[in-house]
Amino acid sequence: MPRAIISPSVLASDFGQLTAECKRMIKGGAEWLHMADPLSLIHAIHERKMKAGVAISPDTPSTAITDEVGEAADMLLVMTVYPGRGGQKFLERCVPKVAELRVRFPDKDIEVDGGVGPKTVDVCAEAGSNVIVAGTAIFNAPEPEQVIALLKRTVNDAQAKISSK
Ligand SMILES: O=C(CO)[C@H](O)[C@H](O)COP(=O)(O)O
Repeated sequence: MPRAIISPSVLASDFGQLTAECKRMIKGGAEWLHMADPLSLIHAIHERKMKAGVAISPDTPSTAITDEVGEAADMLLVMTVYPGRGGQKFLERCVPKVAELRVRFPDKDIEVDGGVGPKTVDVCAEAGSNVIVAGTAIFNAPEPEQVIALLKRTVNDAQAKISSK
């Protein structure tokens, strides 16, 4: 006999406390959580006067972000490591996805996250990423401001080159 499964829809949750809200539901007996389709979720987030980003994991193709979803989102994130912890090795094979998204969304904030620092930022910036998440490279640097300045300069130089084409 099929058993009862209750799946609270996160569309009705407090998006500012999403992790806590999910934990609350699991503690309350929910086994599944219902995630709305990305477009509905983005609209619901915007209705609550917040910005919405869409992230793709290393094994997800850029085409998973449809034109409609990409246009609606405020930011697109290409993960360059598997999400979960800092200090992982940068996965260069993810970089072409940045370039593909930059072609489709010329004015969107496109972020990279994972293993990004002075040695790996160039390829990300050249591909069109303008938002850089860097944990280890910044926090473990003796002079974080120098790393931040370098990352910023690399992105700005690459953007200037891209827009002059
Ligand atoms: O979200 C993350 C992993 O899920 C981290 O922010 C990301 O990996 C950045 O850390 P690092 O720059 O040390 O790789």
